[in-house]
Amino acid sequence: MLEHVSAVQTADVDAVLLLSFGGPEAPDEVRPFLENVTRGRGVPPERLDAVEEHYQHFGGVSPINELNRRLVADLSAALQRSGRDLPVYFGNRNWHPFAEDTVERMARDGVRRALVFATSAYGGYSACRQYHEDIARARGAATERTGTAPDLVKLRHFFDHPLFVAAVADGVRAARTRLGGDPRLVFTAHSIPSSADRTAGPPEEGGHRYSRQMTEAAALVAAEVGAAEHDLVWQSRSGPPQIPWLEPDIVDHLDDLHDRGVEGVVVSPVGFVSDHLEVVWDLDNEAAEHAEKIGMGFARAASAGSDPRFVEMVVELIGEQVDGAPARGLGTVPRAGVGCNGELCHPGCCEPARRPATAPGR
Ligand SMILES: CC1=C(CCC(=O)O)c2cc3nc(cc4[nH]c(cc5[nH]c(cc1n2)c(C)c5CCC(=O)O)c(CCC(=O)O)c4C)C(CCC(=O)O)=C3C
Ligand SMILES: [Fe+2]
Repeated sequence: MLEHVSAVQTADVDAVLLLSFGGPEAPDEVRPFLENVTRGRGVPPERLDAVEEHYQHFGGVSPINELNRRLVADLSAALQRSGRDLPVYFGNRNWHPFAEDTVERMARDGVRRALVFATSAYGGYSACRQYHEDIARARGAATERTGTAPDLVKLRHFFDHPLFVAAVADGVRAARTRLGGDPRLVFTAHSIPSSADRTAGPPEEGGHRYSRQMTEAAALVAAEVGAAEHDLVWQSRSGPPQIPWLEPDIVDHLDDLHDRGVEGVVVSPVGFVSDHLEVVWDLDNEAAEHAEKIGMGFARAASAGSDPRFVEMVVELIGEQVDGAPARGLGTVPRAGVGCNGELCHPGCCEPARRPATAPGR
């Protein structure tokens, strides 16, 4: 499925916005950051306490902002090399620099129309629709403060882009070499509520676009590295235990593989674009520790963002909108995600999970 807002509309793009999740960069920023992430989402306080500890383990500093600042620098340089001298701005959903402040600055700098690269390869509420909501909210804030806001066109999903697949595959190959032997290949992605997966994608498509895109990305990478078998499992589940989320969890899956006689695993976080906290804690710490406990070899593959082809891919996605260059993709599950000023790709797509009712007495 090719998606262009319209080459005419986007030919006069004058900036790029890197839009991401955000993360704390000091111990006293962790709690307010977590409160921003989970506001109104029914995440139990015990879960927040546990996650706060994961962040404090790293001195309260998530790697995500630094990784994104590097991406901004690399993308600026790559755009310049490709003959498109566009300024690259950086804004987040949950922490400084907030998208609201960045879009205000873009408005004051005279930016009229920008392309938005959101740091998720997939569809679904958290991975796509919520970034459209961020765009709408940030434009609203900028308009309130300056009287104007740039048009913001979100770029598409890229889970099956050949450069994304190649970058993830190289991470897998390197991890296999480090570990040696014949490890089993296991892919992970952020778990989401099962109800959110059911509503992912346009309603008439039957839902599950998040897990279907993920399944396809994992299969494409496995084929690229010549793995005969692989698994896709989930990590970092949140939310109260009585609400079903995508399963199995990576740690339970390691036990299962152990019972089946598997002696070593390479774990590739194909659901994420960079080695941020959920990767360096939930995989490098929790899952790796569990593997050690059960005597299983473990190597974590680098995510796509650490490969130079990732930046080249972003340059290509920009070219699709500016020049109408063809959209490259290896898969068959629809890739969507394009929208202007927060407008959804498709009416009614990726409805958020229903939030648990507010506790009595509040
Ligand atoms: C699909 C998906 C992605 C991938 C797409 C994308 O990248 O956008 C993603 C990325 C990330 N998630 C992140 C962090 C967190 N996610 C949380 C909570 C949640 N994530 C969810 C989903 C996703 N999350 C959901 C359904 C919740 C429950 C609350 C809700 O319904 O919204 C919580 C709350 C505490 C907890 O873990 O329970 C935290 C701290 C970080 C930053 C890491 C860093 O700081 O380096 C990143 C990149
Ligand atoms: Fe998350």
